[in-house]
Amino acid sequence: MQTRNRPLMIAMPKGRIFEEAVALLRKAGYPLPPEFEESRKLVIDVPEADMSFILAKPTDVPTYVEYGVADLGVVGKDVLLEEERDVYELLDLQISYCRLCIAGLPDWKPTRSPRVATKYPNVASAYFRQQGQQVEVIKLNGSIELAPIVGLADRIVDIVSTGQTLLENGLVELETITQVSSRLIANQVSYRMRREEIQSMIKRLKAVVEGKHD
Ligand SMILES: Nc1ncnc2c1ncn2[C@@H]1O[C@H](COP(=O)(O)OP(=O)(O)OP(=O)(O)O)[C@@H](O)[C@H]1O
Ligand SMILES: O=P(O)(O)OC[C@H]1O[C@H](OP(=O)(O)OP(=O)(O)O)[C@H](O)[C@@H]1O
Repeated sequence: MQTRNRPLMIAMPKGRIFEEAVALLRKAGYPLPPEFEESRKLVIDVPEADMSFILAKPTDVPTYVEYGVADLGVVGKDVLLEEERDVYELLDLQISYCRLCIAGLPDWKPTRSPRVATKYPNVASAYFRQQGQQVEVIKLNGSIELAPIVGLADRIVDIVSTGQTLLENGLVELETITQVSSRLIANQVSYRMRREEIQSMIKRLKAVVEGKHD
């Protein structure tokens, strides 16, 4: 069958997850060449590993996987929750740890329908709905911490890792919505058609992930 002859295609997120994910794959025994990190190419074939990689914007990884352009992908749990794509989540890779939080100015007084700025409008809306709180969600694309400082929003829903960005901008963490780490995901058809190859990859990655935390 044709699909079995082509290399496994893996969607990797450009940006901060990339280096950790590449290191993990190398530890699992996949011979990714050193040029991998240095190149500006967006499609990289690694015939020695019988794999090809596409380098996508992190939020787009589940889209490439859902549509079957990529068989597998590496993506933050935050993006999976926000995008709600039809993909299988196979393994917690235990890299790029952070958390999705609600934060704001320490002296803010509650209003009837607070404005919440975020890159995660679906997660934020679902969370506040579940809490029975009516909010107005404002979608931003970055520098979310700016919104409460300049009066665009009362609260933010954003990633916190070290807490440095909140601290430097005079904001405080109020609630954790969920812990976040990066996950291995699969296209649903690929998972059935290429089960053996994918299972072997999960096994190799799992050995590294579990070994790391023993
Ligand atoms: N400060 C952080 N520390 C650790 N992990 C983080 C942090 N910020 C984000 N992450 C994780 O890394 C993933 C990718 O973040 P990254 O900043 O590389 O991309 P992005 O948020 O889409 O940025 P951009 O829009 O600039 O491309 C996020 O989805 C999240 O899982
Ligand atoms: O708790 P910290 O360690 O300070 O990390 C948290 C910051 O990291 C991310 O921003 P990023 O650098 O991706 O920039 P962005 O504002 O463009 O999203 C996140 O959105 C926070 O702003």
